[in-house]
Amino acid sequence: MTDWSDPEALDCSDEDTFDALLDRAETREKGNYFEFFAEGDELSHDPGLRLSQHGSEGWMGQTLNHDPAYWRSDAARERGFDGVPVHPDYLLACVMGITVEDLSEKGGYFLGRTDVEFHRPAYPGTELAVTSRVVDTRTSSSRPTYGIVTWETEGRDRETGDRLVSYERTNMIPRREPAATDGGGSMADGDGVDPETPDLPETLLAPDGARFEDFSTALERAEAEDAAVAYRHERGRTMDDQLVAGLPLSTLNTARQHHNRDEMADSPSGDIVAYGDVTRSIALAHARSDEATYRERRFEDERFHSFVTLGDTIYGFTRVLDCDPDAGPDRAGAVTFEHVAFNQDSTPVYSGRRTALIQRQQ
Ligand SMILES: CC(C)(COP(=O)(O)OP(=O)(O)OC[C@H]1O[C@@H](n2cnc3c(N)ncnc32)[C@H](O)[C@@H]1OP(=O)(O)O)[C@@H](O)C(=O)NCCC(=O)NCCSC(=O)C[C@](C)(O)C(=O)O
Repeated sequence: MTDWSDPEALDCSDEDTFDALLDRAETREKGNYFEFFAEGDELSHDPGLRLSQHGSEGWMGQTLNHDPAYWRSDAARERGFDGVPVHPDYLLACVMGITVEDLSEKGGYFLGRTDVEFHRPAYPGTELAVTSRVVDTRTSSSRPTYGIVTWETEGRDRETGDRLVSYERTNMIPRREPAATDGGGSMADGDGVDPETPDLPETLLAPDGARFEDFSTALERAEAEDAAVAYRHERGRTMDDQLVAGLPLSTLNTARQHHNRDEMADSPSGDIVAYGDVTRSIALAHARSDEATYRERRFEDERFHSFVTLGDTIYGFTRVLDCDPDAGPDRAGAVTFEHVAFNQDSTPVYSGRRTALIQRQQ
């Protein structure tokens, strides 16, 4: 009788024999299909991650986030932090990265996120505890092989229990069994989906500077002239391997979309795509390079309109929606922006509403 535990029993010398062997072997699956999720379910995510200065600097350097308060202790102290905090984009991406194995590793695309709130700054060395609750599941009416799931997620400091960031996100999630729908429509092939076109006036103004007063003066001017405050940012960043695969992996994001070209070849995008948080962080970095940010506060209605693949270049466009002089400390006022990330073909790939505290003139 053949001894199947004998290491020699596995013949790797013949490709066809090995291929036939693979066909017979069961695949130990990772991640969860749509059917796994039920409204009200709570999940505590096991992967652990300690926020690090190295990770934060790696994220910021690659995405062009150069705000000195996240790099230098004198600038951090001057801005009222207890030390050099990790960057909020890195914090958010890490909290979401940890959830991927349980929530979205099966391969559905990240469609949008809202109610993103930063509750307190996070510092290197913080170990994260991340939990999620299923708030909604529904069948996709246009795509029978997918469902749409929304979760509420909270990232806390594992030691103190302090809430650091919370948000609600929505993904397409593959179904184990296709639903009986009309099956109409096909997934976008990367040509892009037009987001709602903002009804903007003919004249677009840019603020004269980077301070709160520059934004509020520009808004007042725009109102008087029937114009809008909306402008482009000059920098662009081309998506390379480090951005598309390296950064999500550094946040423990196991979504195949970002690092498995073999699997993604047959997917709607046809290739690996950038982690939504990387795309967004680049566009926000472009915007922040034209403003004197004091603190990030919250994001609403974030949407990912179209795929970003290797070689695409991400640019930024910003519209100023509101200025509130009373919403911050003496030295800053709150500005609400709408940011759009777009690619080299001017196709919008991300949009989101952001409220940040912007420093006043000194
Ligand atoms: C996915 C694509 C192909 C669908 O393109 P489409 O033309 O099929 O789009 P659609 O028809 O507008 O939307 C499909 C369905 O989604 C719904 N929907 C749409 N948006 C929302 C939203 N915000 N909230 C709630 N529902 C939404 C929408 O209502 C519709 O429902 P229906 O099938 O019943 O008619 C297209 O939208 C696209 O290319 N988007 C970009 C996706 C992307 O690249 N995301 C970031 C990268 S993936 C990622 O980061 C992964 C991550 C973070 O690691 C990880 O989750 O694990």
